[in-house]
Amino acid sequence: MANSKYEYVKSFEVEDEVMPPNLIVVHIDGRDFRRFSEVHEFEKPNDEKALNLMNQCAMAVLEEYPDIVFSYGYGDEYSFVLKKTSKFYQRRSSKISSVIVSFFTSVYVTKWKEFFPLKELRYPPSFLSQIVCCASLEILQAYLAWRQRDCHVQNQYNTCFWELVKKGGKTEMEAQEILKYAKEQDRNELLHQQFGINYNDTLALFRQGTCIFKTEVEDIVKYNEDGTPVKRLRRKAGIFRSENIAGRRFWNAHASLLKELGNFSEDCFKTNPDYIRSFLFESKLMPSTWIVIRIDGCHFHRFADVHEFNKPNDKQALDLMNLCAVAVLEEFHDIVFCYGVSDEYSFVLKKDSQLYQRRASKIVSAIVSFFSSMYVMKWKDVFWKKELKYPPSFDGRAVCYPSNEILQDYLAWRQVDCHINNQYNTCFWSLVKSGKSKSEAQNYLKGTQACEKNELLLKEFGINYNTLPLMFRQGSSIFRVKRENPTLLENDASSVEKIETKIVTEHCNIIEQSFWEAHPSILN
Ligand SMILES: Nc1nc2c(ncn2[C@@H]2O[C@H](COP(=O)(O)OP(=O)(O)OP(=O)(O)O)[C@@H](O)[C@H]2O)c(=O)[nH]1
Ligand SMILES: [Mg+2]
Ligand SMILES: [Mg+2]
Repeated sequence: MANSKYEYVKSFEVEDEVMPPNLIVVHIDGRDFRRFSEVHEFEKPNDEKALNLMNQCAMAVLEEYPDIVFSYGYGDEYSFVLKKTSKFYQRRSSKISSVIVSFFTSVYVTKWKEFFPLKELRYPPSFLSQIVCCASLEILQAYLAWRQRDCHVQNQYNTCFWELVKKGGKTEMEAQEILKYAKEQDRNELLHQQFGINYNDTLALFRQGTCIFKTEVEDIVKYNEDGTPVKRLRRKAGIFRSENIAGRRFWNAHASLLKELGNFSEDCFKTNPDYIRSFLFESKLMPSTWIVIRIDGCHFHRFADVHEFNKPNDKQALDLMNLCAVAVLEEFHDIVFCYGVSDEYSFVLKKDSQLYQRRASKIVSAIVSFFSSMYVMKWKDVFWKKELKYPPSFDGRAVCYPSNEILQDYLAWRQVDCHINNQYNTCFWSLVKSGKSKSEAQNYLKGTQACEKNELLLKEFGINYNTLPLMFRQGSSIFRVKRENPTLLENDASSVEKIETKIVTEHCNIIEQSFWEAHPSILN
């Protein structure tokens, strides 16, 4: 919509397109899943239900994003491969990586009850994500071989470790010591001799991980009068397993993989360490600059329609956004300020933050995934009469701003946008509710100035714009303030923590300098 003098801040956004012919892989990985699996008492070393939940989430990702043509996962990680000709989000790395991790997380929380009907989700799970670029199919092959090798090595180690602890009566320290120098063959022998386990007979789900991709299947759509079936080809995601997913025999046998990615001309036996270095590479954000992570709901126009949000503003929907943002502020201590409007939120991290060593993809994914998780978990608290119809997703990006002034201009830009959109939408929906069609309302408002809009609202609809709820007009700002009387929080008898700050949600003017002068601690 209209321009504002603050719009120059957009020039600080950097381009992050993955250029063809690089293949795009999105790698996601549970964030502190060691703790998550302990709190939720996952079985050791493998919890079949938890793995099946991961697989179902990956299946949902493949059904949701047609450009994803192959995926492989084990434990708490999954890799999604986009077709080589993909134009998904103009191949912008942070968009792709954040949307997929957000959707995956939402599905994980949504489906939790299906897999763990008797276990309550104790806190929001979240995942980290990053883009891995593979310059050729051969390098993708090496990547897959590397991940599957990791699956095998970890699983074999963990199987031995937990046999030693659970059945062998060893302490965790002793088990660790025993396995320290054991080679692959030694571990198999240990399992066989001490515990009568033939490693190769254990579940393929644990040993090999899981591939999910689409194949063409014949569906019977109806029957002719003479009883003969009418069939149609449909692409359907399915689960596949193989000892060697990077082998020619497995890969080249699937027409869909050959078509979208190409064929493996040779088998891959050893992964070049330089390739692994490139798979692990993640760029870092500029030091000593404010980091802003802005997230925005994906297709929330549709989401708001499907969930019958009030127009133009739904108080409950905004309350839910604010609730999630407060939780983000509590979870990530380096965040000093959040500003939200509509389906978006900006999170400001302090200048000297070392969160994830300032790796952009880690910071963005952690926040967007945590937020999505919370949104699904808290939905029922806010909309107690409304069912969540499908898992929402958010995209995210990181932008650095070098000075306080520019950061304040960034926030002013967002608040001006809030004001302009809200004023326009209030007029638009008033006109529509009064009987105008949407295009009539649009034409009516074309080129009108702010004062004309206010006049229209007052004269035609008896609405004094300035008396509308502050949250709608100013958006929401969330930050910490010093407590007048610090409260004591007793964690346990020995430690008594002093809580000196509290988190507040306000709907104030952050464009004016007076806000920042009244709260000097936010930016200092
Ligand atoms: N009715 C209603 N709709 C809302 C509310 N908050 C957000 N929305 C919808 O969410 C949209 C947010 O705008 P955008 O983020 O630009 O659009 P989007 O549909 O999410 O599309 P992308 O962000 O590009 O995926 C608005 O245009 C509204 O349609 C609300 O409180 N009530
Ligand atoms: Mg949106
Ligand atoms: Mg938006």
